[in-house]
Amino acid sequence: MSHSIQLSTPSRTLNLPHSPLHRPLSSFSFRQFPLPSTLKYTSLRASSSPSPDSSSSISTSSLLHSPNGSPAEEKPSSSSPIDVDTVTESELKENGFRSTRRTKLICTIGPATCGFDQLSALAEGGMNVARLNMCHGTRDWHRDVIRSVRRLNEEKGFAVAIMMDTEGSEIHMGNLGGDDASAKAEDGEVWTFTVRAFDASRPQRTISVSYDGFAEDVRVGDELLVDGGMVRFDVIEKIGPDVKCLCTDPGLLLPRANLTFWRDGSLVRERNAMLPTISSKDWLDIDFGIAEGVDFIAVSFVKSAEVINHLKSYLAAHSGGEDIGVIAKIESIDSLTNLEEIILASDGAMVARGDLGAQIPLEQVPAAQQRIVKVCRELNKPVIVASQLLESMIEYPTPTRAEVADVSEAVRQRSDALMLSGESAMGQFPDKALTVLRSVSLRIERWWREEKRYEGTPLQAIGSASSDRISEEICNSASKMANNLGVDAVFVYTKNGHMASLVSRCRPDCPIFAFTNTTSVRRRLNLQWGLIPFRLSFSEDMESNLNKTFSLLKSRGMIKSGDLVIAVSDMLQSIQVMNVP
Ligand SMILES: Nc1ncnc2c1ncn2[C@@H]1O[C@H](COP(=O)(O)OP(=O)(O)OP(=O)(O)O)[C@@H](O)[C@H]1O
Ligand SMILES: CC(=O)C(=O)O
Ligand SMILES: [K+]
Ligand SMILES: [Mg+2]
Repeated sequence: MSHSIQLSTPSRTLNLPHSPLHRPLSSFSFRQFPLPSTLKYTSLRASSSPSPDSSSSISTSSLLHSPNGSPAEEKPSSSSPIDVDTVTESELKENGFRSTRRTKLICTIGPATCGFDQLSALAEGGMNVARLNMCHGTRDWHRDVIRSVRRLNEEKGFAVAIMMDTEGSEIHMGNLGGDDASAKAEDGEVWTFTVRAFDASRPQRTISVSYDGFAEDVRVGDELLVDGGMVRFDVIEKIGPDVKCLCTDPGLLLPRANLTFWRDGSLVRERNAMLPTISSKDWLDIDFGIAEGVDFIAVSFVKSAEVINHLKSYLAAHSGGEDIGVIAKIESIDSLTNLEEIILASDGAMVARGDLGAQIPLEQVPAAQQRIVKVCRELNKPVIVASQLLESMIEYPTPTRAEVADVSEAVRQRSDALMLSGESAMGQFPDKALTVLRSVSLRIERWWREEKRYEGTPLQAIGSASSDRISEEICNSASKMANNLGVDAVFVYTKNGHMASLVSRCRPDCPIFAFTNTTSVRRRLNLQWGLIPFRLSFSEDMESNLNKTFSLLKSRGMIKSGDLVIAVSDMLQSIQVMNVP
């Protein structure tokens, strides 16, 4: 197996941006090179109308980016034999199975990354999921981003999923007005927080607040925290709708930043605690998300399982059979109290450390993160670690050592995904921040392998029906065998994705090739640890599925004769171990 990071083409040799093994941790190299056009999306075509399952008649085609080729021909349609993106394909070809990244990467899209070329650069840099924060931007703006990501997937074979993140009804600042992207509050300054809206320009040192009851709920002497303490104020005077506050900890005020107030060292929860988790604006955004076919909806400030169940039944009734995953954002005291029931009801969870750190003392956030990751693992739900992973990279091209250590810890905990927020939405170095996440993930994952620290934790049984229990045991055993035998990959054939998630849950020491027949399941699998999702039409006959897959992947150079593979499927409850013929 070669670990070379050079990709040679007849015309030139270039460094791929996905050079997992050869980038020393101490010197991040950020130069990104585009793939040569001749390597962009390649697809396999049947040479003569083959039967869907015939693997013998499949031949490799060539390259789809002929100078004046017809665009319709170039798109991997659902009728193409297999969908996989160019990045995965080159990684497997050039670096072998072991080097593929297991930890998934999410980028929040904002003004810095909303263009098609910028999104394309993120996808080539390893973005698995694009997050849209409905706190910001118009629906038209979000629609454009969603459509660009869809086009990217169609044109380049990516499976970038879309996650829509609801605004929720917590208290936050309004827009800053005018062209102000941010405002600086200095120590000792007096600022006015007001429930009044201002039409044109914002009066100096004045900030609007989203919650009408703000001026009544807050008291003189309370402490007001912006973004969980990034900026702090003391409430010194109340005048009708205006609340005068003295800045005690200076910092940057960003549009729509979250606000909390504290009294005698505790978070104040007055009437704002009664606000609904999903506001009426959120419901409209959810309808918009359904119409645009988003893959996940992340619910902000979840307090109990009830709201998740409610949303899930709403989606079942309104999304016309499209399965939309519901992600519970753990960012409040209540969500920690009801953690197990919330996660059980959801399709995944996010450790939303930004707001969480505003609700519990900062020093408790790491323990909360560890607990959330563990509970998700046990209950087989994907978990995302979010916020401030590389905060300094909003302004600077390199991360701090502490940030690299924080990212490493999240990878070491084997969380499914890491998320960028401001770094990719409005930072100056979105691609570099993504490169750091990628390099650090790869380096830590490799360290795990070199130390042979396979996941040893026994996993509790989750299913109750006997067929579910059998599937779990098959996946547990297949993963254990994969580690003990040092196989090159686990192949899982899965219609709804469940079997693939059970293999991912075991965190085996090899990549998991997840074959599924629909593009929407393929996108959803892209959030889960270690899964390399392919779309492939397969049948109930495992023998023919395997032959077909071997022949398709071999002809693309993604596997080779002799590779040792373990295969499981949700159609046939068995484990097969074989060398690629
Ligand atoms: N669609 C967007 N349009 C403009 N700015 C954006 C957009 N998305 C994110 N941003 C900017 O990026 C910053 C950080 O991103 P984001 O809002 O996702 O973080 P967050 O405040 O932690 O999320 P949440 O509001 O869910 O707690 C925001 O303060 C905002 O300035
Ligand atoms: C991501 C998010 O919502 C937070 O960290 O608060
Ligand atoms: K949000
Ligand atoms: Mg939040």
